[in-house]
Amino acid sequence: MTVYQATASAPVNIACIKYWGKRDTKLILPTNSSLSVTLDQDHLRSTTTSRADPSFQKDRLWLNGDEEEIKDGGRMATCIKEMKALRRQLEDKDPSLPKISGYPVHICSRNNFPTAAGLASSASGFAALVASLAALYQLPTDASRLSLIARQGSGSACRSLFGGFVAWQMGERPDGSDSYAVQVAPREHWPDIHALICVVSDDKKGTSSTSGMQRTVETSTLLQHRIKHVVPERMRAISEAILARDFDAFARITMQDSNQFHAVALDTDPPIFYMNDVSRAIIALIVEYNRVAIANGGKLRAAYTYDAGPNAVIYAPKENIKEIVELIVKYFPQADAFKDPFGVFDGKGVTGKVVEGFNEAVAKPFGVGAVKNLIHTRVGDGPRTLGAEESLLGENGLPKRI
Ligand SMILES: Nc1ncnc2c1ncn2[C@@H]1O[C@H](COP(=O)(O)OP(=O)(O)OP(=O)(O)O)[C@@H](O)[C@H]1O
Ligand SMILES: C[C@@](O)(CCOP(=O)(O)OP(=O)(O)O)CC(=O)O
Repeated sequence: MTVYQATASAPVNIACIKYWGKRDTKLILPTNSSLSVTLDQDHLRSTTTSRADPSFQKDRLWLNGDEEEIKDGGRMATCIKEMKALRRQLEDKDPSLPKISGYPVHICSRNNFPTAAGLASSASGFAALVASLAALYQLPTDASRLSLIARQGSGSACRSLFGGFVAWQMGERPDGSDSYAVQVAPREHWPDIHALICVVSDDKKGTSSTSGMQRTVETSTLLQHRIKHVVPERMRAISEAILARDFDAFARITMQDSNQFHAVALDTDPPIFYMNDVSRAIIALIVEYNRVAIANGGKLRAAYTYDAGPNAVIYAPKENIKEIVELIVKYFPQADAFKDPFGVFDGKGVTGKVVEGFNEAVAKPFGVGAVKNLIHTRVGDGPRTLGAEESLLGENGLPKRI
């Protein structure tokens, strides 16, 4: 008997121009456009297997080994329903196709990094879900079309359907049909963009993005200024910077937009604080690192950005990552040795030395564990369809024991 099954993996993305606010909470339509860098799946990814089978009783989902309820009318149910509808359209057009759109599905997914800890697991998770169902249903792979569906799982997920540098165009239509992701440039255009993730906390966070951003929409006057007068120009300018591989402009806009996102969070009633003392100390280090470069006649060498949590993501050209790791480790000693996937330390250990002229008084050193982990990664590709040997479901259609 034919087994209808497919496995796909999808990347995390971290925004440089932040999505924060919905004009339609059911369809997940944003109040502003946003833009992100897709990170390399070789390091951070969600992997999802989907199987359709007439013997299954109902749609079921397992996340990191535990079954999760698929709530009627919820985000997961909506994505599955929309993907089945796309398959049904194909079957209606071509009667020779097997009618699998009516079969219940079993979906099994794993993240190779902490879930719901501000590392954008919902983005890679819903992108992997949509990518695996698209492979199962053999849908034509128009990533923008699929991004319309991933968007309804989690807004930021629509950007994980592409690799490289990705814009989510907010659109205007009430039905959301023009609110989708497009690729600004593939990773090959600017492969030198690397990212250092400073994991400040991998606990579940206090105020979720979903509830936090709605409170901002309801109460912040600053948000109105941001969406009308700031974001449109920044979207244009950062796209131009990416196309010109202008790191100085890219870094300046990225840091400004992170700052403004956290300002609108603070302008919310009651106020929302996502950054903590560790986050602020990392900002001080990057600001000083850039100041020294500029004082020596250079340009910006690194950009920090923070999502709805205290973890820092530092974007920089690859050649600067070694100096940045040295700096972070000096102020935030690590329990474990730095994993050096790109060999920037050439087998030698991290010494924790700072660049000449650096004012060490800009931050105080923290104890071991304040930054729990450092992940060095880079701009990456879009979702990948994987072979049957990567399946997370066993022959019986239940999760394999791992
Ligand atoms: N692999 C996955 N497959 C399906 N859904 C997932 C997957 N990973 C995460 N999710 C969904 O995303 C939720 C976590 O999203 P949440 O926004 O709370 O955290 P986050 O994405 O890690 O942080 P943030 O979006 O603020 O960076 C999970 O509870 C689950 O519903
Ligand atoms: C700060 C952000 O990371 C917010 C992400 O919000 P989500 O996409 O997690 O929110 P929902 O659409 O409600 O699921 C900024 C960004 O990724 O653009």
